[in-house]
Amino acid sequence: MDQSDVGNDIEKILLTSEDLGKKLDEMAARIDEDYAGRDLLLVGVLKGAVMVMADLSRRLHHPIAMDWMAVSSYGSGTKSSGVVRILKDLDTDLTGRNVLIVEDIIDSGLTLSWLVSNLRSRGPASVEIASMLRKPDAAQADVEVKYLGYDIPNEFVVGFGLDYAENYRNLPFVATLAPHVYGG
Ligand SMILES: O=P(O)(O)OC[C@H]1O[C@H](OP(=O)(O)OP(=O)(O)O)[C@H](O)[C@@H]1O
Ligand SMILES: Nc1nc2[nH]cnc2c(=O)[nH]1
Repeated sequence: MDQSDVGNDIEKILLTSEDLGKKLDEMAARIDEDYAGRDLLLVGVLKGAVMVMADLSRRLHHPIAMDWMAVSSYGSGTKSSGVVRILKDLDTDLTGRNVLIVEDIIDSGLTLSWLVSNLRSRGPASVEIASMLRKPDAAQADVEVKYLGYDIPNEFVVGFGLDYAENYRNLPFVATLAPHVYGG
């Protein structure tokens, strides 16, 4: 893709880099406080959570371990298939660990509700969720998120790790795309 075209592809910026940074500061402060004196393993969900993981973990003063999983319920389009597949599993034994799942977005909630029960079955001391975004109007499964950035409208968004057909993940803000991107 020609990067000079990206500006034309953006319809509306929902959250600026400053908005995201402010929430990351708040989340990191709460996590530092809540996990004081306790072991903490951050589990990032590839690929979308890369930006949240990088920016959140660098704000933490708490010593952490980090691992990654790739699970997917999305193809190249914009709708959840509801079928979750493990594309890459953790390298870490979760027995007795305090796990904090780091995500970019909770949309239908199907991915995280599946992931939480999958990780809980591995004998951790605790499993909690930190997600930068959530779409309350899209919920199809109950997901208890302990650290949340922003609730957003039920629109497909890109940026800050979120892609459309693998593009736009590197945008430093969260935005909707112009209809022409989808061939509209
Ligand atoms: O709440 P849900 O409707 O299940 O949607 C949320 C999931 O969708 C996105 O991942 P995606 O499957 O697009 O993969 P990616 O992170 O590699 O882009 C996002 O990172 C979440 O994991
Ligand atoms: N890029 C992107 N991926 C998602 N996965 C679940 N919801 C979304 C969304 O709004 N945008």
